[in-house]
Amino acid sequence: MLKHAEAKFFFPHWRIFQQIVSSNCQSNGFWMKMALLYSIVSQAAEWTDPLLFLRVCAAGLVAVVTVWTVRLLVCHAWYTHRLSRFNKPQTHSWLLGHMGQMQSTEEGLLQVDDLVQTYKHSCSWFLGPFYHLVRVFHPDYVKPLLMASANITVKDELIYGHLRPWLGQSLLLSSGEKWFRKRRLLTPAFHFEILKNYAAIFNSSTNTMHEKWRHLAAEGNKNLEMFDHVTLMTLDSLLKCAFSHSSNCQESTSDYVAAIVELSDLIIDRRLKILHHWDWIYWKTQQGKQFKQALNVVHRFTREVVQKRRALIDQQRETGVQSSHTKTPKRNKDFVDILLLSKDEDGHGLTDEEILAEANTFMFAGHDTTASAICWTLYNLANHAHYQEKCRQEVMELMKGRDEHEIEWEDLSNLPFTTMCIRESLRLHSPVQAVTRKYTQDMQLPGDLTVPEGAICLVSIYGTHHNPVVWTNPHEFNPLRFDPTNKESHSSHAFIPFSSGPRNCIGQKFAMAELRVVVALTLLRFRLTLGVNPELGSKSGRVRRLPQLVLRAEGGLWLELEPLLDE
Ligand code: HEM
Repeated sequence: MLKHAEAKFFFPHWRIFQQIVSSNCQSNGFWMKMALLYSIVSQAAEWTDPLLFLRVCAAGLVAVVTVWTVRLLVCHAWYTHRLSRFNKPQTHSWLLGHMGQMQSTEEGLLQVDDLVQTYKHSCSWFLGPFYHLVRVFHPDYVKPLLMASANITVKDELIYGHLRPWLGQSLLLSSGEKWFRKRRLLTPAFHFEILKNYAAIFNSSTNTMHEKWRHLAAEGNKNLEMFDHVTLMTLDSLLKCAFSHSSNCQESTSDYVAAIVELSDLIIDRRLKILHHWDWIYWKTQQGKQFKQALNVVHRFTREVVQKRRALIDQQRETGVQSSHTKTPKRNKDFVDILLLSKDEDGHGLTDEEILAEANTFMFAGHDTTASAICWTLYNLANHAHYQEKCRQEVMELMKGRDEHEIEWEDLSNLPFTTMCIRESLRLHSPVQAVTRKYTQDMQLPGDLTVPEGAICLVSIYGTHHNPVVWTNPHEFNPLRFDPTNKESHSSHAFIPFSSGPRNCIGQKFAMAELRVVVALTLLRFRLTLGVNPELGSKSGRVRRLPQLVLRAEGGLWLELEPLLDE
């Protein structure tokens, strides 16, 4: 029963609330809540009995927490029920589930191996009452999820949310109609007619890296950590392809490149600290402030490039002058040019903000992934000398009779064995370990299993690539699996380093071209053997893998490089 004073307090507000609800205005729920809150607070300010005020506040708080908790538990029970047909690995508690069991370490990957061994295709997980996951690691189960229409597919915020301040509403993070439009406008930027112009850039960035390696070797420094060198090289290439910008970042420090590397590190750090998941906490921390600073550097750089280029294109359009009349050498179209010129059927192009988001995504999605793929391919070839030699013979054969060692676009299809080794490396050491999705409707999987709407689907690329039901001896590096004459047939979704379906990697042809150029030139000029991690002090064939945003190696990936010829 409400006491008189409480009734006196609630009644007028209930009336105000009813008035708002019954009014004909188009006010939405948010404004109704605001109006109600305002009237309550203004009334409370006139309140004479502070004790009663506190009691009401406490009662309100308890009510909110109770409603929230009940909702959470009901939700938890609903998902637990809907997912009950999936196998569920042992949990520590009925409420916390598998919280704390996922690890971004070598042990975490071994744990996935165990799950795959035990459950063969899928299992369900939950992280407290908050997140319910279906983990999928068999091609037949992966296929319906990745091939689902983009209309019903959503990227979940748990995994992708932290990238939003950096990448905005870009192709990687958007959904529905917005995604369709962007994908349509961006696809021409990855057409082979555009990509083939980038082959010369891949060659020149690789040459710069090799020049550095030769100098280091001459100084007796042949044992090198690959990720440091290769990441700078992929960033160098991307800057030239995206913005026609020569940063010289391989030779001297570049603020922009340093900021990109810092942002990638800070995102990994944020993922690991649960309290940092809330924006309002994160932006107050030291790391949050560092993130904002690095973000300013990156956004300022991209914005300047986009604005200057738009001004140039507008000016050329007005005067009708193309480079034929000017003395400046003709420049190939880069990524920003193509985005600035792309138009919808109704003649609308992308705004500067949209181009900014896509250019940032191009840099983010293209540098770490490709660097990881290159490093692990070189590592696998260092670990398997006979395959390394076979690739080298193939490249030498291709270069026979040429004065210059340059891999041209047309050469890429003439490196079949090297390509097999790259593909096998992408299987064994896939740069991206998993992708996650949510669906706006229930999804049907084989075996009469249903993934309920809103559950997170974690499609394990690592698990699928290491599934013994799908691949014989999955942990062995065997490029012959990808020999076209190999009779062992695999499902279309057994090999998915670039994901698959409508939301697959738009940059995969770009990446495969760069990989072939870098690997071929490296084998032509250097003999690779396993290096020594100075912290561990001994050569070891087995490094500890480190699954972060992309697959890395704990303490780095060390190789010894013996220069082969003096050019
Ligand atoms: C070996 C190198 C690469 C690997 C392994 C790789 C892998 C992937 C994967 C697994 C996805 C799906 C992500 C998801 O669904 O959440 C993806 C998406 C994407 N990748 Fe790549 N990627 C590579 C290189 C590149 C490059 C070089 C670029 C651009 C220059 C690029 C741009 C993108 C973009 C824009 C998307 C989002 C596509 C969409 O949602 O429509 N990637 N990539």
